[in-house]
Amino acid sequence: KPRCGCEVCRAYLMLCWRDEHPNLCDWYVHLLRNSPTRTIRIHVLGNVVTANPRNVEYMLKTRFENYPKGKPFSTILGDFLGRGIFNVDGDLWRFQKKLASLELDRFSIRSYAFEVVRTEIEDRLNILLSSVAEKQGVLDLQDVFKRFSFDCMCKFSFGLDPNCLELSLPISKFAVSFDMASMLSAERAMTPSPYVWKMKRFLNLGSEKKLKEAIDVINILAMEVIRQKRRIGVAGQNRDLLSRFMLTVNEDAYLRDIIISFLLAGRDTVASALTCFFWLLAQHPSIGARICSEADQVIGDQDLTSYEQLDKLHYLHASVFESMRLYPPIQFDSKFCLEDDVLPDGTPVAKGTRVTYHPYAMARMEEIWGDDCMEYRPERWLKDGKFCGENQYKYPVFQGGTRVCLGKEMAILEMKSVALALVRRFRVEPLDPNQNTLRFSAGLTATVRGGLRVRVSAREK
Ligand code: HEM
Repeated sequence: KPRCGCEVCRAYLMLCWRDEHPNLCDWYVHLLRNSPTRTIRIHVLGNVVTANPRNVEYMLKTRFENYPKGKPFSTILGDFLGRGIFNVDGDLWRFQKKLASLELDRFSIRSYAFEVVRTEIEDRLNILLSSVAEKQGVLDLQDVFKRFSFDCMCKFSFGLDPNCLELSLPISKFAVSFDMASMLSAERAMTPSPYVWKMKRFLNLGSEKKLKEAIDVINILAMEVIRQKRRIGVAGQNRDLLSRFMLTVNEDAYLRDIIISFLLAGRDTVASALTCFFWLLAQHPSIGARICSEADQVIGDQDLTSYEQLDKLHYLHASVFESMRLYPPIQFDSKFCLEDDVLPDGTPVAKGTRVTYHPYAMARMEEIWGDDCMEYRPERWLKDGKFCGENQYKYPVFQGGTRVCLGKEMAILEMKSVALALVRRFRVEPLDPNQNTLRFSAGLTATVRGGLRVRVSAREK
């Protein structure tokens, strides 16, 4: 029973009861708006959820050491991610963070990432959509973006090309197993008690048996790639992340864990962000038109040739940031409190409590974004026509503070490149014009329930 027990809460409860899947995040928005501190305690579970930027800064920066990811999270993802950066705290995390930051900050990695993304768009995405557009055909845009971002992340991380966008090929075994492993690992978090999945794992039953099989396939393939790279030598020509990390890390199993974490971090997040972006553009055609006219002015009617050109497209940048404000790919994120504490808004937090910050709800708080917070309005990010960033604790879409997302630059580069290429060439219309809200499935990343079915046609010049 929700604490406030009002009509809205009753309605949400009724939908849950009837298995009609409301967006639980919208319910949190309602509960958080009704709390004067913008923090609530979920009484049954003892969890604390906050949409208060002061609390977010406190957890992610000021008292970072007191709010690690914690054991419950790392146990759930442990079999899949091992000791990869996404899944560890303390010294293991610090070591990988240092290594990854060094590599990702290099000038060469940005141009490599741009090349990977550009090739994937020109050689595959454009061709696929053009063939669909010729027949004014229909496809699931979310599925296409998942395939696209998996290809990009595999090339970027391993130098491997699974070619998932080639729809006539059976989708690679690696991609299928990866999908299966991330879905089944996320499902562990939804069992009533961890003992349930641990017992199933012990007995090798049902979903746990499938998870083990999927992880075995991933391991065989990842180890094969590592062995091949060792054989040919990694110095010089290889620019992917694995080759770079191999210059510092010797242990194969550890290398596998590091790279699998990157794949997970960078695949579904980008696909989710792009899906929501195109759904929003379909509701606001004038924004798509402005993106095109800015690009025409800045780069003419040519395709992008360097990532520096992207930096000049301020309106495009603002549109992408604004879409992730309303639909953050990671809608909420939890930490576990190590020692008893009090949050800046006065909420006491006992040792072991799960504390969740909620970017989805934060986007919907008037005191943070103004009374037009529910509107998709890229202009809020522009000052004199130039993009102007926001405080990261007000906009923790990429987390923030000490453990901020390491792939932020790559993600934005990927999103802007795809957005620009498709908006300039195609009209993308959702099949259901009355769908005035997006519904999401439960999971680690915001996946649109049932996908996003769209009709694609060529855009008139
Ligand atoms: C729109 C796309 C993306 C969004 C919204 C996003 C968001 C986030 C968030 C919220 C976290 C913190 C998760 C946590 O600690 O629980 C995170 C971590 C991370 N992200 Fe991203 N991410 C995106 C794309 C990427 C990409 C493309 C890569 C890889 C190139 C990447 C690499 C990472 C890594 C390695 C971490 C772990 C950082 C650490 O623990 O120190 N992300 N990301």
